[in-house]
Amino acid sequence: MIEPLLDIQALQVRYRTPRGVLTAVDGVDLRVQAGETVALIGESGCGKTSLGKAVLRLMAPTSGRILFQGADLAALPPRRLKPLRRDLQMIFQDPLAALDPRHAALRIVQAPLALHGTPRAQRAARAQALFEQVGLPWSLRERLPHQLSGGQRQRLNIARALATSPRLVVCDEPVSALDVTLQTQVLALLRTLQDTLGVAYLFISHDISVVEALADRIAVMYLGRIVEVLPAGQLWQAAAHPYTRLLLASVPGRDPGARRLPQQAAPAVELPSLYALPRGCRFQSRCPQATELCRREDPALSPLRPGQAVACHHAATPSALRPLPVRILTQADPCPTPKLSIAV
Ligand SMILES: Nc1ncnc2c1ncn2[C@@H]1O[C@H](COP(=O)(O)OP(=O)(O)OP(=O)(O)O)[C@@H](O)[C@H]1O
Repeated sequence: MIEPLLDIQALQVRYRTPRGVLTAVDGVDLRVQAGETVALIGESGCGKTSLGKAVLRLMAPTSGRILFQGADLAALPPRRLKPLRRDLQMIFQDPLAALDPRHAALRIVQAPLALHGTPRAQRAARAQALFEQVGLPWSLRERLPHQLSGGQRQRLNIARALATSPRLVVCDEPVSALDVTLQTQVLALLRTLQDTLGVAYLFISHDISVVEALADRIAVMYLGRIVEVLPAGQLWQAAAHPYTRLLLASVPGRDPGARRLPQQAAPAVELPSLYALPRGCRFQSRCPQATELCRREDPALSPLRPGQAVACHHAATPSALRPLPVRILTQADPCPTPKLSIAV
């Protein structure tokens, strides 16, 4: 078996907040192969960004291992992380917030080159090549971020992320702040860059329709856990977890072939609190198939068929026999990010 580029094992991220300890990522196992795109999808607040930030060691995880090119990022001290950072980059959702407002586009792209030791004489040429690669006119090089359009800013963000020729880029909702036409352009750009550079993406999104064309595999996250992993090409035919099927049912204009619940028939459901996760399967409150077993035992992420793993006690039941889960109408505990908090 080919050694994965990234091998996340039993990763846990907890935050200590004034209200208590909140579990954002709870025992996640996930692998990304070189040159692959794994999309991490799930509703707002399920822990996607916390996972992405822990992988990049923008925060220290509470426990678990993050094996990247043979090193455990979770255990490395900051000085040993620095050389690995050239291979690990991130593209953020809000391009304006991610860019230093005082620096011109050229300086922004050159900054990671300077940090990782590219000689000054080579930086301008490298930056020019990057501008060209991401489709950003060289004539914009002296513009400040606020003087660029939203699409140009995201291209600048991508150029900066790719400056050090990373092997893995965590893309955190990189197109959700853009209009649909720009989304299509930026996704096409990311795909082209991947084909050319062989970079792997861990692509975080709450929107399946954004990622399904780009991803090789899809990992579905629910309340801190991965509940299903499957090849993107099999998403609509083979999705087995009731939560994945719920996400598919909510994609406008598409229907997974299963019955779709009319909006008015869907009862409101409260999400469990991340401060006190329930015993058993954490999807049980929204799942029409939930049984005593689901209330008692937390299902492990287990292989269902080649390339697919599901954390559901009833995953082997043919999906045609299973009703779709109810839509979520309320979030009783949105767990807003408290101001005073530390990762523990
Ligand atoms: N620094 C922090 N301190 C305390 N709680 C946090 C912190 N960052 C995130 N959280 C909480 O952890 C949970 C997971 O948040 P996270 O941002 O990882 O989810 P997400 O799936 O990326 O959501 P979104 O799509 O809205 O960005 C949320 O309840 C959030 O409020």
